[in-house]
Amino acid sequence: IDFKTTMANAEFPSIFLNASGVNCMTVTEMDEMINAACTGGVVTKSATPQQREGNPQPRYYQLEHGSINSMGLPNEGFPYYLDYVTKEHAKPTILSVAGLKMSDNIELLHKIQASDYTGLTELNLSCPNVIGKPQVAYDFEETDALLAEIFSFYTKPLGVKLPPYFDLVHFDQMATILNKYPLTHINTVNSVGNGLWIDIDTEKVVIKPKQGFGGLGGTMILPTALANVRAFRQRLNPSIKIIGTGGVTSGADVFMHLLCGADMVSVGTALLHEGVGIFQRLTDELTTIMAEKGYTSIEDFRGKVQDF
Ligand SMILES: C=Cc1c(C(=O)O)[nH]c(=O)[nH]c1=O
Repeated sequence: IDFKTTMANAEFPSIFLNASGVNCMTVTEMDEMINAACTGGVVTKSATPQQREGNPQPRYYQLEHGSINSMGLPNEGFPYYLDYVTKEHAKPTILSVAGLKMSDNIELLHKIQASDYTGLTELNLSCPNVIGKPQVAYDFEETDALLAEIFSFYTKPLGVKLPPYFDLVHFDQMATILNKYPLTHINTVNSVGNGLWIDIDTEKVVIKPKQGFGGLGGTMILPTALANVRAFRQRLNPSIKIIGTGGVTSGADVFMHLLCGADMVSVGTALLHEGVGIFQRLTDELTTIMAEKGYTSIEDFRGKVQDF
């Protein structure tokens, strides 16, 4: 079965990507993603203007049904990732960027616009772990103003990374804003912000930054991820594609994201846990499900989840 898909000017040989932040910090990790079987390409760690160490460790913890992280945007800095994505690769790249303030975002996109990079860029509006900074995407006016300014000069393929929303009116409000702009895609969901976990032996929280508050990922956020994919698919212009992220550990999970309307699917927590071999497993499991159901193409069922 052919899992290739196209977004903007990029042909992805598979629907699978890494979730930004996982297996994409260095050239070695990004090359590993591109060279792995059944991957569509690679999404870079969100880049800030300068290199960042990130938050103090421990800043990531594997839970029984997922993960909690407060990495604090560690990354090699924007030039490092722009240099990587501007080079030739066997599969497409998505350059993720995350300014720490509005002017950073504008500056980074001006630099990409002026660069030789012609691939996709993803503006991360949803990092929950920059201490003292709210998630831009939870401020509708700021998001609208930012996108308006960006699209006054930016002409290359651009998508946005969104946090989960939990209110149907918020889906309406955000979709209304996003539909005003020529976005190539949205990537939903980022981690579920500011969860908390405790080790009852020590009676301490399990990560050091932010008094233990961190973004949740993995199996436990799958229902939230599915809801966000479906809600935005129902509301966004068909021209805006959707990368479904959140809670994927099996072919069945991928199948549900696709039923909700995802065009591509990215994997974070489970990728960190299992390594890049997960993409062959997800491909095999999805292929088995499709064969059992007599589907020969993802188009046979994409976005066709039925109401009860
Ligand atoms: C880019 C920062 C992010 C981080 C982080 O670097 O703390 N963690 C997430 O779960 N999502 C993010 O978007």
